[in-house]
Amino acid sequence: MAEFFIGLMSGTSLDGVDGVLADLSDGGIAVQGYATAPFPVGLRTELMALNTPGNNELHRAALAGNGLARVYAQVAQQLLEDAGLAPDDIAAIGAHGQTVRHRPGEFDEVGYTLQINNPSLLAELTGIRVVADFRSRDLAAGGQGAPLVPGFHRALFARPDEAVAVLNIGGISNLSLLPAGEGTVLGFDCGPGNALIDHWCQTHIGQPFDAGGQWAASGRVLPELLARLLAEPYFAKQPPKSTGRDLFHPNWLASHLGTSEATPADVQATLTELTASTCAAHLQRHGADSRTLIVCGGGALNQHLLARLRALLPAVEVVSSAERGLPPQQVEAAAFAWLARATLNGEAGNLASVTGARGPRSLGGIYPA
Ligand SMILES: Nc1ncnc2c1ncn2[C@@H]1O[C@H](COP(=O)(O)OP(=O)(O)OP(=O)(O)O)[C@@H](O)[C@H]1O
Ligand SMILES: CC(=O)N[C@H]1[C@@H]2OC[C@@H](O2)[C@@H](O)[C@@H]1O[C@H](C)C(=O)O
Repeated sequence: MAEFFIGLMSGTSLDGVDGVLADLSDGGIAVQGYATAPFPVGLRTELMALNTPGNNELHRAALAGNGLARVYAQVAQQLLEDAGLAPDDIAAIGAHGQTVRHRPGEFDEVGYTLQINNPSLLAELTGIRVVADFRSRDLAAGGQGAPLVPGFHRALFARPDEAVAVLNIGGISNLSLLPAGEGTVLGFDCGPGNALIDHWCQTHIGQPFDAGGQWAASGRVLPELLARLLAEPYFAKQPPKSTGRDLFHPNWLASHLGTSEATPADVQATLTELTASTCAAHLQRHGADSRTLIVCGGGALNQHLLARLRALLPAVEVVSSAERGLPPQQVEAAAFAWLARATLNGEAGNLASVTGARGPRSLGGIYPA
C-alpha cells in the first residue's frame, strides 16, 4: 500500500518553495508529483532581510513564519489537487523552513540554527501532520545540523560497485560522498553555490539568476579576484563543516572586490568559477575515488557551471540528477519527505559521519494534523 509524504523545501537561494509528493512505502522513493511557488515579493524581501541583524526581529520573524506557512500550504494543496488525493491520504509533510541564521558550535558550543517556519499553522491550513525543525537536534548532539541530505542521497543514488558523489548547488553548495557498498558516507558544504551569482545578477542586470550561465560565459575569469576569494579559510577547513549566508553574503564579496577595472560580466565569470572550483577541489580532496558526480539543485540548470565542473574534473563523469531518475529541483524537497518518514518511524535522519554529531538522532518535532 502507498505511503504518501510531502516534502517542502525553501533553501538558501530564497527563490521560493519546491514541493514533492512521494510514495515512500517499503523504503522505496517514488516521486509522484512536483509543485513550486515563488515567494510573494514582500515575503522574499523580509526573509532576505532577516538573514542579517535588524530592528524588531522577533516580531518580524514570527510574521514571516506565518507568511512562509501560507506559501507551503499552497504548494501542498497543489500537490494534493494534481494527484487527486485528500489530506488524510498523506502520512506527513516534512517542512524545512527558511534558514535565516546558521551558527553551529558558536557562542556556547552548541550554537544555533534557525529555520523560520510556523508548522502549527501549516498543519492547521492543510489538515496534515507536519514534521519540522530538522536541524536543531543534531546541533544539540554536537553536530553541524547540516548537510542532512547525504542519507537521502545514499538511499537514492548509491551504487554497490562504485563510489558516487552528489553535488547539490543551491544558494550554498554541498557534496555527498557515497562509497561503494557499506562504507562511511561523508558530506559537507563546499561554500557558495548560487547565492553570490544571483546577487551579482540582480544588482547588475536586474535578473534573479544567470539563466544557463550565459552572462558568466560572456566574461573572463579574473585570476587575482579569484585568488582573493579562494583565500577564505572556510574552503580549506576540514569537515565536518557547514556554512550559509552568514558568511557568504554580499558584504563578504564586496570586501574582496577592490577597485579594479573589472567589468560586471568578468566578476560574474569569476563568481561562477569560484563555485565550480571550490566544488571540484572538495571532490578531489575528499572523494577522489568517485568517477561519477551527480549534480542537483537549481545550479544543475546552469550549463556554463556544469561545463566548468567538467573542465576541472576531466576524469569524472558529471551528470544531472535528471539522468539518474530525479530532476534537480526535486531532490531536496524529496529529501525532506524522506526525513519526515524517518522521524515518524523513530529512525535517525542525520549521519554522524557527516554532521559530527555524537550519534544518530531522530530529527525534528511532530505537529499533529
Ligand atoms: N535555468 C537556470 N540557469 C541557471 N541557474 C538556475 C536556473 N534555474 C535555477 N537556477 C539557480 O538555482 C537556484 C535555485 O536552486 P535551488 O532551488 O536548488 O536552491 P535552494 O533550494 O534555495 O538552495 P539550498 O540547496 O541552498 O537550500 C536559483 O537561485 C538560481 O541561481
Ligand atoms: C543550514 C541550512 O539550511 N543549510 C542548507 C544550505 O543549503 C545547502 C547547504 O546549505 C546544506 O548544508 C543545507 O541544505 C541541505 C538541504 C542539507 O541539509 O543537506
